[in-house]
Amino acid sequence: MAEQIHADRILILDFGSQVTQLIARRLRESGVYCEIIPFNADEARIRAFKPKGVILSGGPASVLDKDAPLPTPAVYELGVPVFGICYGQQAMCLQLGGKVEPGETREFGRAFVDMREASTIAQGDWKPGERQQVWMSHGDRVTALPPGFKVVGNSEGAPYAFVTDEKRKLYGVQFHPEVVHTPHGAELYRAFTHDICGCKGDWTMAAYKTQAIEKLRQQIGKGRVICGLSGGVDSAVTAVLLHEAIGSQLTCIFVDTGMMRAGEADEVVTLFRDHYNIPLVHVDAGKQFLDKLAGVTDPETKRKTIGGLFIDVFDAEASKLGGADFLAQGTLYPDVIESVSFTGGPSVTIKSHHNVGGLPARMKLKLVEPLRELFKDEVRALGRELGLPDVFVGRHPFPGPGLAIRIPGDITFEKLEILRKADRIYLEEIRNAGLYDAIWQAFAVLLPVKTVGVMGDGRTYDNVCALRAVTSTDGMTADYFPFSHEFLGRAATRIINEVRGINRVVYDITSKPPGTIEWE
Ligand SMILES: Nc1ncnc2c1ncn2[C@@H]1O[C@H](COP(=O)(O)OP(=O)(O)OP(=O)(O)O)[C@@H](O)[C@H]1O
Ligand SMILES: O=c1[nH]c(=O)c2[nH+]cn([C@@H]3O[C@H](COP(=O)(O)O)[C@@H](O)[C@H]3O)c2[nH]1
Ligand SMILES: NC(=O)CC[C@H](N)C(=O)O
Ligand SMILES: [Mg+2]
Repeated sequence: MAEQIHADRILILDFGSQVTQLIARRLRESGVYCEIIPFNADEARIRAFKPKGVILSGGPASVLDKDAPLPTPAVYELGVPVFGICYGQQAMCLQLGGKVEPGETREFGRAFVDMREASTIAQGDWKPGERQQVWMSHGDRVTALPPGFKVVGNSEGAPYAFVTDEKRKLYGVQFHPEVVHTPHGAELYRAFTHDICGCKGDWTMAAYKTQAIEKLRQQIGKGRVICGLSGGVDSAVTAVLLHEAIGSQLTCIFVDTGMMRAGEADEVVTLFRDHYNIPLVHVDAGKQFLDKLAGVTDPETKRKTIGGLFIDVFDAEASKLGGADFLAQGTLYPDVIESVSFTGGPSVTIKSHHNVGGLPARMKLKLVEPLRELFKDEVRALGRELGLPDVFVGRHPFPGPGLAIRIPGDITFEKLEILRKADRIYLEEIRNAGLYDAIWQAFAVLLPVKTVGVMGDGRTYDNVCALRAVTSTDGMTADYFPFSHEFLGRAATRIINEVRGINRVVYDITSKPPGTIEWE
């Protein structure tokens, strides 16, 4: 557990909700330090953390299941306030003597809570008489309250949508105040942490930086570290943070996987060498990656194969350098939550990010991942704190598996070349239109679908190219970018005219969820 640099600490027990980390974000945005640990942490671990308050997250399980995940009942006896969210509320009510039953109708998405009674946690927009939009995602619901509790608000599907025990400082909501679709949800967390738990709200990115550097020094000691540097903002911030922490014990390694975008390898290496005096090894592993991926079509197999290849390359480079003890990666929280549950709790796998679920068990190097609990926008703020130039901080994300997950089906050099050309034109058009910074991420996808066209009076039978561009703040949710028709027409025409092998272009207007940003 982290050195206790900061006194005002809130503990979040994770029951595996896809949005648990958003609770942490809402807290951090209001200047409160917090950590997320698995729901089954024992009393000693919870006490050692010295929390000023505990939050129980939502989760996919049902408290009615045999073996349902439940926190140690000691959390209600610590003498600090507890706030249960959705599953957390159900668990709290059940453990303290209330009742939970499957609802007749499940509530997903937008709902409205009518506030009925006053509570210290429900101020401002949550005062009695207010009607608040909230976001629900539950099947079960509380049907009888534990002794000492009262209802302060209800919705159509949840008569106990908002309950409190003012005396014991226990609070529970059936909805999710941490998501943006509960527009005034953050106020509830703020009231909980600041007014009820007494946090001052003085935790900042500058504080995080100091703490992260200190933690890195403790973890690494005199060890040697290699850092996978991709040119993306995460690994650039990781490298610079490490350099501040351990100086010359660090070497960076850029792996050209052969699945990079046009011109990318040179650009990254030049950019980094121009700005930093940190040793950087450039490995050309294109052939190794392509050979191993030949014939691989399943997205998860692709990801795991690539994860394994990265480690092979890192291991080989480490030996060339005379050995290394640690591998540093710019792994972020969104990379983690969709691969395995954060800190080992019970959530489901969506895709194995190459640097997390894709890592092979045989790894020799120990991992150093200082950004593992941060979201992208927080990493960008940390980058600015570290003085990174805008060319790094503002770069669109590019996934480690690269173009491999933008070519559904098997990958060949020819397909990669076609995609590189299309992608370059698309991004060029985006830059020319002055839209690069307004978009979170944009790329082209080469579809394994052939369609008939007519060009120069001749018949063509070529592939379809899909264009994707999204807005987002953290990659967890995203919406498609509303390009003008004129822009889309121009980009499509250029791609079809200039790239042999593509005769049709489509624009992807799927949001996340239900889609993901990448196609595989
Ligand atoms: N080509 C590469 N060479 C070396 N390491 C890589 C490469 N691609 C990815 N990695 C490692 O995997 C980590 C995760 O990749 P990811 O794409 O999520 O982050 P990033 O590239 O640093 O930032 P961004 O998300 O902005 O692209 C990187 O931080 C880096 O450590
Ligand atoms: O380094 C990475 N390794 C991966 O395996 C990987 N998969 C997706 N991504 C990036 O993560 C963000 C969310 O992507 P998805 O909506 O497709 O899950 C988007 O920014 C994706 O580009 C990856 N990054
Ligand atoms: N989002 C949640 O926490 C859901 C809790 C529980 N799985 C239910 O369906 O009621
Ligand atoms: Mg990247």
